Amino acid sequence: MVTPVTTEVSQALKKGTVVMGGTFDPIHHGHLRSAVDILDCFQFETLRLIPCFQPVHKGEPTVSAEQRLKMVELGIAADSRLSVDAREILRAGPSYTFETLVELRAELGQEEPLIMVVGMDSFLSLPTWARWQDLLSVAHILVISRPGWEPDFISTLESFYEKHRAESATELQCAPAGKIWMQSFTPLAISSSQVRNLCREKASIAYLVPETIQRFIEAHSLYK
Ligand SMILES: Nc1ncnc2c1ncn2[C@@H]1O[C@H](COP(=O)(O)OP(=O)(O)OP(=O)(O)O)[C@@H](O)[C@H]1O
Ligand SMILES: O=C(O)c1ccc[n+]([C@@H]2O[C@H](COP(=O)([O-])O)[C@@H](O)[C@H]2O)c1
Repeated sequence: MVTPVTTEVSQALKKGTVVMGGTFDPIHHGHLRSAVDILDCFQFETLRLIPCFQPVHKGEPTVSAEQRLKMVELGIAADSRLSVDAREILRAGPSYTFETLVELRAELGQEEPLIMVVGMDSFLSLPTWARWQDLLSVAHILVISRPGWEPDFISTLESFYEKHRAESATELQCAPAGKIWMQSFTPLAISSSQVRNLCREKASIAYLVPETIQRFIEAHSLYK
């Protein structure tokens, strides 16, 4: 079944810690615009990007964790509401999201809403994640639209979604964890693999990533 994704501007949520994990190999305007859309739409004060060290579901990243972290730092510099949380890189080993959320929950206490942002493609793969059914015991899940990915769920995910979906985005503010909300934002069909492929083909990556990142990639001869 294809589930509708909300497009209208939701009520301000303000309260809560919002995190967005990714390989960020490299970070691009699809990630950054989504983060800004989330902040503007729900009026959260901050959003933390969490670059993973070792993705558990795909091959090794093309460049080092330090280089990916540096590019995230460069990417967020233009908006003081964005921050980077390097805990998965410092922890090293496979970057299990459940472990990260449990750590965050311990730091935030039991009351603070914790909201994990994932793109639609990541959400569709949720049943392959470690402890996926337990993620909602520590956080809410905010699913954001991504061009090319429809909310067309396999039955396990559909029943999980139906059981936990919020009736309105404001429910994410009323409890520390446990709800799923889907929201549609500026559709930008940009991916890190597209950026890497363009670099390999010696084609321009202008306007897909911030200029600072384009310069960093060129200066360090990345993605050749
Ligand atoms: N253009 C985009 N629009 C919305 N969400 C996105 C977009 N690109 C990435 N995301 C989301 O950001 C998170 C981190 O993505 P990731 O760092 O793997 O980038 P990617 O572009 O998907 O990389 P790759 O092409 O290497 O698979 C994921 O939850 C993903 O769904
Ligand atoms: O914990 C897991 O089993 C797991 C499996 C797949 C993806 N994730 C996380 O999902 C986020 C997006 O993944 P990716 O591959 O799109 O960068 C990133 O933070 C990953 O660590 C986590």
